[in-house]
Amino acid sequence: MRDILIPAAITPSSAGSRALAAAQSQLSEAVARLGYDAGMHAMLANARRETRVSVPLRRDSGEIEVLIGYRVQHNFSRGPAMGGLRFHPDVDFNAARALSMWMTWQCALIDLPYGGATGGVALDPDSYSQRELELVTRRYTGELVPLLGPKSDISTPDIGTDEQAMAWMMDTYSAARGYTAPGIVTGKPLSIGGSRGRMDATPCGVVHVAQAALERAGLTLNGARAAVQGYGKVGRGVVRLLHEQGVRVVAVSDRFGAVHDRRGLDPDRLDDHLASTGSVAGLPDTDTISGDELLELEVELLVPAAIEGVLHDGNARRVQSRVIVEGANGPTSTAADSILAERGIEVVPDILANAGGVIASYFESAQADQAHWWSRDELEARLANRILAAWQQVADVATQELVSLRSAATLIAVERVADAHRIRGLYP
Ligand SMILES: NC(=O)c1ccc[n+]([C@@H]2O[C@H](COP(=O)([O-])OP(=O)(O)OC[C@H]3O[C@@H](n4cnc5c(N)ncnc54)[C@H](O)[C@@H]3O)[C@@H](O)[C@H]2O)c1
Repeated sequence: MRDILIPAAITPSSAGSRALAAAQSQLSEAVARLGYDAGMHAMLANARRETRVSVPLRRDSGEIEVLIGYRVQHNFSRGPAMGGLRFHPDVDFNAARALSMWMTWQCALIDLPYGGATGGVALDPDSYSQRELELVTRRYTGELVPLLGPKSDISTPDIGTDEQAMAWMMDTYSAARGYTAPGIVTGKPLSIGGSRGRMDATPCGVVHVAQAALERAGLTLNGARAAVQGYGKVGRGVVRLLHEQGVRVVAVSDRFGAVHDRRGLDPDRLDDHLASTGSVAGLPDTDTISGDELLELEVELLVPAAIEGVLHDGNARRVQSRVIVEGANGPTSTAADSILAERGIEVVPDILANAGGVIASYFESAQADQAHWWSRDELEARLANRILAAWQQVADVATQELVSLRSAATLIAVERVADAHRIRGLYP
């Protein structure tokens, strides 16, 4: 019999391969529970398309540097692929494979008419000027034009990219096609068809599910203590919203360091310090702690909102938070997941917890199609309905099947994607 393409166990040697190992293991568990055969497993485990491009850049110094870009389109069964554009030194095929698979599950879990994709360029954006980042974004987009499109693959902001990068992508794609194609990206500026509230959508969703998860654990948001790892587009919004909800955010970190104050940190002071120094580290009148210590503080709520693999078998036994809500994608390794479950610590999985962004991306496309723009309040109310409906489904399945929230979420999502595969059949 010919080999069926189920990727062999991955030897994790990089952040990307560790993320892919976690994603594949979550899929394998869902496939086993759902009783699918090896053929269906292979369909779900393998990306539909994987592309690597060279991105030559003339640097401000005049030298030429060739960067490497990726776009992995994991699945189109339920609609066009959608997913982030990441600029980070750890971007590689395995990272994009893992993230694109999680995007497929996330869109299916929220019941959005999309598949999953993820792309990026391996670089540290802090080491490049704005002009250089514009050239990188445009050349990367230019290389991929034939594969992208509002009906095939839509990009969203992720680590190291923002609404400006989305605007450059949209402009480059539009120039190549000869017409303006706003639907090629979401999370773009309001002036070119962005949606109100898109930038706050991911943090908003994180806080809604954090509230629901704390209540499930017999706690409340108001009065809880929280630690937030990462102070970018997700973490920063989470800190502010939690503070507004009466949570004492006692620690915050970014890649330069962490700060702690048991009385609670003030988001305005954090933002001012970030604006003047480029980091939250060293905020006056706070204690300096390490990023690792932040993950092990005695709090009710821990929100990892930075990068993959930060909770692992080396630290999961020391985590003291009652509830973990994954603002980031893939922050918990498979081994850490088991340890945390044994210890009764509830983990709200990424594909549910950080779905606010993709929900708002869907709303952005829906508003553009109708040429009718909702108010911020309307968007926030619809977002809350959508993410809390998914939360309830996941919590119900977890209770019925006696599984973790992650297993429940993955089961629901994988079943929806597999159903789409089955009903569409195989071509030819
Ligand atoms: N932006 C979105 O709408 C969105 C949506 C869904 C999921 N996510 C996920 O959320 C995570 C963060 O994305 P973002 O858009 O906020 O990125 P960002 O680039 O805006 O911010 C990342 C933050 O993490 C910090 N960081 C990096 N390494 C760190 C480390 N080792 N320890 C502590 N902090 C560290 C950075 O300094 C920065 O503050 C990613 O996993 C991303 O895939 C983002």
